[in-house]
Amino acid sequence: MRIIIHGVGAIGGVVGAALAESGQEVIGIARGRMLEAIRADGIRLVSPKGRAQVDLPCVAHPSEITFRPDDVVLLCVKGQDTEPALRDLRAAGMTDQPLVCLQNGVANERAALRYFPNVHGAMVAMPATYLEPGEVITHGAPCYGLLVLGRYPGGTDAADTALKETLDRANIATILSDRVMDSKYGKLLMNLGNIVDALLPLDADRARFTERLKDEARAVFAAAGIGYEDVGLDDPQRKQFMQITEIEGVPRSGSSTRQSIARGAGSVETDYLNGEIALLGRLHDTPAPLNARLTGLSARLVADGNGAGGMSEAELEAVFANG
Ligand SMILES: NC(=O)C1=CN([C@@H]2O[C@H](COP(=O)(O)OP(=O)(O)OC[C@H]3O[C@@H](n4cnc5c(N)ncnc54)[C@H](OP(=O)(O)O)[C@@H]3O)[C@@H](O)[C@H]2O)C=CC1
Ligand SMILES: CC(C)(CO)C(=O)C(=O)O
Repeated sequence: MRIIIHGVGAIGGVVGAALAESGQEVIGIARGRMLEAIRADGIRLVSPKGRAQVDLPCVAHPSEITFRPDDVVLLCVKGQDTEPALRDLRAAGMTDQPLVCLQNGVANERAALRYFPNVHGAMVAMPATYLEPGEVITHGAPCYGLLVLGRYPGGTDAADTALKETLDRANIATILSDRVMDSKYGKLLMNLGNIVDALLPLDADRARFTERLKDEARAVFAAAGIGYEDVGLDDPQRKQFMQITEIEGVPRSGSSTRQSIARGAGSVETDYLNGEIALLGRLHDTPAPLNARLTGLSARLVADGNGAGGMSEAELEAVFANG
């Protein structure tokens, strides 16, 4: 098996570095300053286990890869970058190799099925950070992260089993599930707080806002007949394999959405997180005004360019109250 990581950022970087460190053949598709840094010095993986400088072969575009039948592609870009990534992979010659969405949100797998027949999903529990080119951090221990993996829309197959063994060897605990999307809908509930985390100062009380977003989402899921599984911090499997663990001198940097703002990435994933709830609400006659409002707020946060954490709790409370 050869693993191709499309999108070497926080998740792709940790997974790619861990796989390469374990001796697995892996190629990253990276861009910008991350690509330059990795080509110059490799990628630095910082974790509760320590620091490792890892050689990670990378290309700038899928067209530089001659695809092989034994390739497995891990899609690790943000949801708003999925469609162009899929189109590039197909144009580069990828056909029926397994494509695994290591992404939050629930829209990527369906989008991928338009291009490829062999689509898999993964629920990703990995507290990963990418702020500096050439360095990725995971605060996960004893394993770097925990994945729940399965075929989309359901079931598991030999590719999942082989990938699980490969990831387990790389210290990324992997659980197979016939109903992987239940885990991903459960994770989506958690990610409704990503934009709250990006808007408020680091010491603000996020929970009271996030709970209201989740309440709306649960009502929407009920109306849509969508099942979901708790994948939160109290999940016993999660406790066993991966807990958020301090690294001396390396603070956690907030959600992946906050990191996008901090890096000036130019876009955020909110339309595929809170926006998914707004969309489902509209489809199933169960309005989700708070989640819908936050998609608009996230667009303004990116457009204003003022950085993360600039909104007070009172200001956000007013948005929740009045729109
Ligand atoms: N970070 C975390 O802790 C967690 C994240 N997730 C999910 O994992 C997924 C990935 O998130 P994360 O790793 O944080 O995101 P990042 O933004 O850190 O990484 C994505 C990387 O992909 C690059 N990229 C995007 N499009 C292309 C392209 N066409 N060609 C080459 N490179 C490309 C981006 O480049 P550029 O920077 O230039 O945009 C970026 O470096 C998301 O769905 C996220 O929600 C899930 C669990 C935890
Ligand atoms: C749950 C959380 C916030 C963990 O980092 C995450 O999935 C993300 O940052 O996108």
